[in-house]
Amino acid sequence: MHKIIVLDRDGVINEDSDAFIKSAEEWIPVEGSMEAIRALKQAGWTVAIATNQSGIKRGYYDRATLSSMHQKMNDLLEDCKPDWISYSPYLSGDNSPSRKPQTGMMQAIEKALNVDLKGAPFVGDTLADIQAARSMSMQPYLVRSGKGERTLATQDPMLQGVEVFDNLQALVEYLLAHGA
Ligand SMILES: O=P(O)(O)OC[C@@H](O)[C@H]1O[C@@H](OP(=O)(O)O)[C@@H](O)[C@@H](O)[C@@H]1O
Repeated sequence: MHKIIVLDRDGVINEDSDAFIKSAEEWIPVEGSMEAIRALKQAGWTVAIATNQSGIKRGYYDRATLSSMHQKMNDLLEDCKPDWISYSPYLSGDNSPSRKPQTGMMQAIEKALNVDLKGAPFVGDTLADIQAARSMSMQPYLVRSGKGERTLATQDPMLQGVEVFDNLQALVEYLLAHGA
């Protein structure tokens, strides 16, 4: 199986905020997330990111600012950068097929990287992430970081069977230890 993983961004890679992450200055890695992505890349994994960024349509920040956040991340990751970043600038009311829980971003990742995401891990902190993963027949994982604890507290049936890890680093250690 080709080793590819899709990561949600806010709450998984970087700390999240109910006030949105509106600048590179506000973009702060979750503890261990840079090391986790580095470990995946050094183990030969393809790493893609699928992130809802409704803050753009809300006017909180623009695409150039979003790019500066990703430049900050890439500068930290050096030669272990993600292979693809897909974002959706829309609001839930826009009914865009690109916005999670819809699967447009994952389909874009499949096309861009010429991969099949079926069975691949998807790491998120919200129900929208879990639902998007299931719609793509991916293997969903929930992290407690970001909105993960809030998501767990919903006890939504969608969470049944979803493995939970404290953060991305703990999950990646598990995946790499189990030869995933
Ligand atoms: O977790 P990812 O997909 O990487 O990004 C989530 C962010 O775009 C923002 O998504 C918003 O949800 P709404 O877009 O307002 O539903 C809120 O949850 C914010 O707190 C959060 O920062």
